[in-house]
Amino acid sequence: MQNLELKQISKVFSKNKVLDDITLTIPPGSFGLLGPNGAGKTTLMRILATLIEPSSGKIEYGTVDWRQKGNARQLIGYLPQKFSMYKHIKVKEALKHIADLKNLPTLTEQSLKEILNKVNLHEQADKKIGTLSGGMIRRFGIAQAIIGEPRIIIVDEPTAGLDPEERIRFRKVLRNLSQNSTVLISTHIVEDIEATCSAAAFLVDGQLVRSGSISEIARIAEGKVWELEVGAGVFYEDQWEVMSSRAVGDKKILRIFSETQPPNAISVPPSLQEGYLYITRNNSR
Ligand SMILES: Nc1ncnc2c1ncn2[C@@H]1O[C@H](COP(=O)(O)OP(=O)(O)OP(=O)(O)O)[C@@H](O)[C@H]1O
Repeated sequence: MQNLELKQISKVFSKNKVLDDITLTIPPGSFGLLGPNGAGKTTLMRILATLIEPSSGKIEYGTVDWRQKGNARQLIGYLPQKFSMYKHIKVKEALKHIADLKNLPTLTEQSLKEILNKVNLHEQADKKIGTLSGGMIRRFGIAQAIIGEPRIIIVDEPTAGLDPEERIRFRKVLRNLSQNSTVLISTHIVEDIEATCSAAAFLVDGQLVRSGSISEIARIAEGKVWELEVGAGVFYEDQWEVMSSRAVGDKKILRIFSETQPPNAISVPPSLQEGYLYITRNNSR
């Protein structure tokens, strides 16, 4: 498997630069694109899915250049943020229809079975799309994206609106798929990235702030996160920026953001959530 290479990608919408010179190597496996609303994640996903073109820059996967859209499309499966399907046809029929639309060979019963097993929808094969739950529809969305065994699977905001149980099931599907392909997941939900991805990139206001392993990204807040043990009834919120608090016996341990060491506090490694908050907080000021 190859790396997906993004070289100096910019996108301008009527003078508004929404992606600014993004250079990024996306290795095989699951890769997260993290950023607050409006960061440019969906725009980048749509460029990668060949739905829109960058204003400048290049995308390559081995010898395939994204300017040859037809070749790139053979590599890609895409689940857009707002996915909808005809309600009156059955799951199996819908997948066969989508394979036809994609000009792929007609799906055999065997390949249908394999796809539905991968997304844990085998029991719904003969159900009408309109009868599926929200979580099942999202998994159907993955099923349609993986027809033809694409090497790159692009999933925009995969778990938005899902209940916790379905979210866990969905993450598992994505993790399994990432064993044999590149799975690119965009989200502003940090837990999705922590639970699913081995590496990620962090976008803010169209700029790449950091990329690397999950712990490398979390380290963006290194030296700024502190733990302080205080009495259970003591509140420090007025004095310090308290990110979280956990009870330990009759005490509690606060996690605090601070550029300097609060008295008696010890420096601790930041979590991905704290790295994320640190960056988004600094950018919104
Ligand atoms: N077709 C378009 N025309 C003009 N501006 C656009 C277009 N698509 C996106 N934008 C702008 O680009 C910026 C980035 O939007 P984008 O949807 O890519 O961000 P995002 O990180 O996916 O955010 P969200 O999580 O809210 O979807 C926003 O300011 C948006 O208004």
